[in-house]
Amino acid sequence: MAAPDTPAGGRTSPVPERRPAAIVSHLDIIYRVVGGKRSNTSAIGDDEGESIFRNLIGRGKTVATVQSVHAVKDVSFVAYHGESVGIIGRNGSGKSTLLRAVAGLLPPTNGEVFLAGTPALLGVNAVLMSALSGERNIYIGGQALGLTKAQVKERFEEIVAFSGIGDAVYRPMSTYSSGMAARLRFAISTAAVPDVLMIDEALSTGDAEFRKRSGEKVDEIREKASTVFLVSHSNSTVRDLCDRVLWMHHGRLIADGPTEAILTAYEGWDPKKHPAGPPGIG
Ligand SMILES: Nc1ncnc2c1ncn2[C@@H]1O[C@H](COP(=O)(O)OP(=O)(O)OP(=O)(O)O)[C@@H](O)[C@H]1O
Repeated sequence: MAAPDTPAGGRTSPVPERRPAAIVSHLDIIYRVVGGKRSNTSAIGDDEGESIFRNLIGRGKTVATVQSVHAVKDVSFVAYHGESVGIIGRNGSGKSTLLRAVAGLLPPTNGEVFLAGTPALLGVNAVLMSALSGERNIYIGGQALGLTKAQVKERFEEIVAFSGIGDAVYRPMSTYSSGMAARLRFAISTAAVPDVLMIDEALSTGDAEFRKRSGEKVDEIREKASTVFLVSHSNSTVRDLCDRVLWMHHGRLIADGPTEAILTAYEGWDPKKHPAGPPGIG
């Protein structure tokens, strides 16, 4: 699916270079979860699951099953250098799964993902260690993004200043509020300019001042011809930061276009009246 030629979102943005940064082609992600136990005589015939211990079936014993969750269904799109792409949709619609797959953290069950360059995934679950201080996490996170120790040292003050957490940087992250932790994650993830920055909800906990600074940072990253993906339930954050939006519904990409057009349709949709999806879209 092609990106819009002229961004018409809630913000002005640099004209994107038309070089693909991410190509997603007929992507399916199916999670297989081992565990759901059932003291049934048969798990065969269950659409969602299949028994892995079929030999036990029929003995009236509890059996382990593999549940399948088809989280992303036949999703295709191309994102370009310099674009900032929001991913919206209701809970469980597949946004985070799509983001993680594009970041290369989840192997496609079917289809393909091509990414030009190195991704940095910044999410609420970013791997920072809560028992360690913010300082230690800056070093670990910075090096995980490809910076040398000396480069992290050089940028340390800037990262702390950007996060706004002050001296708390020397305290264990377990003592941080969720907003402080999110701000530090964002500051670490943007310390090196990644080719593709992926943000999963992390900005929603920031205050207005931090959102302004993070918006400027996102612009800076995009101007360096990187691509930003943002998963968010906050339509205002998406309006502020994105010029294009992908709308996920039940694992499918049902709309892809300029921010304002897609968000207006999303906000006007009544899921109680149209639970299968908005009429006329998809
Ligand atoms: N690790 C996992 N194992 C099994 N199923 C999963 C896993 N992660 C997500 N799912 C399932 O995949 C589907 C899509 O989840 P996903 O987290 O991608 O949705 P989302 O749109 O990001 O949701 P939310 O807005 O609530 O964060 C859901 O049905 C969810 O239960």
